[in-house]
Amino acid sequence: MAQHFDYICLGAGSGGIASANRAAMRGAKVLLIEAKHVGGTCVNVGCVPKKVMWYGAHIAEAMNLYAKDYGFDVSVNKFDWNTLVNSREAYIGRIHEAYGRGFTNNKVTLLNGYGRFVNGNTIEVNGEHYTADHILIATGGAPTIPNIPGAEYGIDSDGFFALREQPKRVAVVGAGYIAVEVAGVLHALGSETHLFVRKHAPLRNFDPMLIDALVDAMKTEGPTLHTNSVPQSVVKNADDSLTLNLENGESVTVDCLIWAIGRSPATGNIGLENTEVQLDSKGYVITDAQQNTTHKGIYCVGDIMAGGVELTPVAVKAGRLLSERLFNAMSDAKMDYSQIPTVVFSHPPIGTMGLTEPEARAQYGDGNVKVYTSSFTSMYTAVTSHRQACKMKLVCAGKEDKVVGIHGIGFGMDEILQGFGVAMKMGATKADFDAVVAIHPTGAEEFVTMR
Ligand SMILES: Cc1cc2nc3c(=O)[nH]c(=O)nc-3n(C[C@H](O)[C@H](O)[C@H](O)COP(=O)(O)OP(=O)(O)OC[C@H]3O[C@@H](n4cnc5c(N)ncnc54)[C@H](O)[C@@H]3O)c2cc1C
Ligand SMILES: NC(=O)c1ccc[n+]([C@@H]2O[C@H](COP(=O)([O-])OP(=O)(O)OC[C@H]3O[C@@H](n4cnc5c(N)ncnc54)[C@H](O)[C@@H]3O)[C@@H](O)[C@H]2O)c1
Repeated sequence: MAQHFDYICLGAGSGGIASANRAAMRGAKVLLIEAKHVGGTCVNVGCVPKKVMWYGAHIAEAMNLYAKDYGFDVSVNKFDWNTLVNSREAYIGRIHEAYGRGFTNNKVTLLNGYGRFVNGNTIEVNGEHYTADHILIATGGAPTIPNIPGAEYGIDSDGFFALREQPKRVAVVGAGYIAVEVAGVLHALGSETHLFVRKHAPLRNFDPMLIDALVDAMKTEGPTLHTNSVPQSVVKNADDSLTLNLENGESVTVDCLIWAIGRSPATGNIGLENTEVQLDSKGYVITDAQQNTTHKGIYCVGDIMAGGVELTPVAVKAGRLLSERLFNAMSDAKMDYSQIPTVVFSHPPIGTMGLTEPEARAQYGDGNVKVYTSSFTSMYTAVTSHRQACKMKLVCAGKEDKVVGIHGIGFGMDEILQGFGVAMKMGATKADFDAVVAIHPTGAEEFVTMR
């Protein structure tokens, strides 16, 4: 006999947990199925361990670049990678425990095992069948490895978090969030780090001001950026080092190679052929604006959703709104995928939301776009011999000068953006920004004093 539930969430990552808890809070009988670790990518091999490593890097930078001019005579005897990793993993352990308490309080049933659809309302786990009126697919994705000779000698972002020894020489391949963040952390912590991008710069879809400033920062602070570098093959040498050969004839020998070239959806092996759920050409689940798949009663949120945005708060919000719709009579509830603020934990950090300047010009026409910028030295580094730049930009459109894009790179930008995101989401104009009294002395005040 199959056990019956109101709602099954397949995958206990950001989207699945959020949706399961919210549904249970609304009175639904919920089963949450997880094949590996509760918390999914974000908690175990994503946002959380990444941010801990970034903070570690931050401390290293403070000591190496800035402490001396603030009067500290710092001599670091050693950096112990394993201590940082152990602290990080202990923190993740505490997050797991907190999730467990939440499931108990909300009466969510957690089941460990790999789930597969047997039909549109039945999931099989470890040979047992579980049925539900509503089923959520929230199985996320996994890192992609390129199809070139020797690619298997490299590791991916999961492998990066599994490292128990700091690599001396590292090559990171990729131009997206993960490549930039991982390369920045390794460099700051003292590894000789090379970042390989296929075109002229990393983060090519970001506003050009951000890209230029990040490339400038890499030139003065590192890691070593290799542009126009397409990987061709990887060779494992007798001493276990790896040589990465590029199509442009160059090569580099390192101790560790990290692929950060994007992620693929985890839809291949979950029995979707036994349902009417349709996938796009890349294997992502097609949904409508309310997270319904093409099979009635099956829904999808998070990284595996076609046309989605691969960020934890997006999966969380979409999952919660879906549960409000299904179990709290909020029939119109739906996720708004526009104007999502995001931060890249680079060195210095980047915050961005809305249209880039080229996007705004293409959408509104040159004559209808006004751009305000500010470029200054972060005050944190104003008294030190090593200076770090801060650059900010507001992209405004139309007669009313509505703020349609906000972009910044510099000290504190990771924390600055959220509040401005509220203003932008409310439709703030440049005049609204200017109407706010600045907070001095901060970097954030530049956004309300631009001329
Ligand atoms: C290195 C890295 C850093 C990141 N940093 C950030 C960041 O700073 N900020 C941010 O917002 N986002 C960040 N992200 C993205 C963020 O982690 C994802 O957008 C988010 O985790 C997506 O949530 P999800 O619920 O869709 O999937 P996931 O969190 O991937 O969860 C899916 C879960 O489903 C499980 N699963 C899969 N198949 C099955 C099955 N058949 N049966 C049972 N369980 C199954 C998996 O084991 C997994 O636990 C980062 C990602 C990476 C890789
Ligand atoms: N701070 C954050 O919020 C954060 C951090 C990490 C990840 N994420 C999320 O996770 C997603 C995945 O991150 P990602 O960095 O893996 O993917 P991505 O899609 O952002 O970047 C992948 C990059 O790899 C490059 N690439 C693709 N194939 C390649 C190849 N064969 N050789 C060399 N380069 C190649 C692409 O040009 C692209 O720049 C992101 O889009 C983001 O939404 C968010």
